Amino acid sequence: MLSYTIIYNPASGHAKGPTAAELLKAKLEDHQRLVTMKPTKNADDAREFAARAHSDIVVAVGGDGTINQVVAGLAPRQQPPILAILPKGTVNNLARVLHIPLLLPLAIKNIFEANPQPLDIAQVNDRYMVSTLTLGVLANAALSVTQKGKRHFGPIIYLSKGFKVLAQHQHWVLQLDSAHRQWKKDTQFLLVTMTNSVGGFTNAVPDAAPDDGHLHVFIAPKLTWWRSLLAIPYFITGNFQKLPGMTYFKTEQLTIQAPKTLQSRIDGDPSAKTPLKIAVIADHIQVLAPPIK
Ligand SMILES: Nc1ncnc2c1ncn2[C@@H]1O[C@H](COP(=O)(O)OP(=O)(O)OP(=O)(O)O)[C@@H](O)[C@H]1O
Repeated sequence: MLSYTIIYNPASGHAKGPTAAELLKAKLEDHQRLVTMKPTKNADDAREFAARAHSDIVVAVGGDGTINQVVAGLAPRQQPPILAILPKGTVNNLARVLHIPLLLPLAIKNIFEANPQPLDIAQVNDRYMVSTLTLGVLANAALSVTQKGKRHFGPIIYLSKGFKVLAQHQHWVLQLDSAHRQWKKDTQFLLVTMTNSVGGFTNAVPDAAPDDGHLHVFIAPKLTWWRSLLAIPYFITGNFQKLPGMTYFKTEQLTIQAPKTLQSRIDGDPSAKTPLKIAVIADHIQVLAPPIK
């Protein structure tokens, strides 16, 4: 009999996680599956629950922050249970990337019918990342986005906050080292993404796939207010790489040295201190999702 641990965050998105989790439980039990319910009470609970789950499948009910924590619990395990996602966050970046339906009945159907697909994750110092790491003004913008703001405006709030902080013209010298190259850049922001989507904009990196084994790294040029406005269409149409002055490369591992005062975020949460050592972990986590093309 297949067993499931349902980890749900009552604080995610529009607080619909508990209802969704109960509905999934009822459907699974109708089909004679064994279910354990694990509501989070504190910010770190999801990681602990995933680290100790004894089921075949661990379902993360929530948004990218909850998925990040569930993955952080699964990743250190030798043979982790399969990950499933019931998107109940605000932006649901990873669910969009994986074409997991956002509508509840279809998302539940996906959990019953989808086959496991490999999902790249990355280790960042002692943390894990499933979607995006930002450093510099993008991280500052993300830090200034409140849950309320995300709920009201959706992904567009990141653009609006982003342009506000770009206008402050803060910049930092970063040093990046991969296995083959070194970069030293004076930049306003750095973005590392595992997938083709950033903050819910799903065509931000057209040639990236969630199982391609790469980190996709963008080092932005210093942008004036006027040039940052010109950057909007590049970002929305998936031509971010072609923005004049943008450095883009793919790598499997990267070390970033940055000033200690610099803000960074991993999957939306305040992140580890620099230097950041990032390495892709491929073929370890499997997720129930439509086949990745
Ligand atoms: N019981 C809880 N009460 C308050 N906060 C919690 C609780 N459980 C988890 N959290 C915190 O809530 C944060 C936000 O959750 P999550 O990312 O799932 O939702 P979201 O921000 O609405 O969605 P998205 O990231 O997709 O926009 C998590 O990073 C986690 O630290």
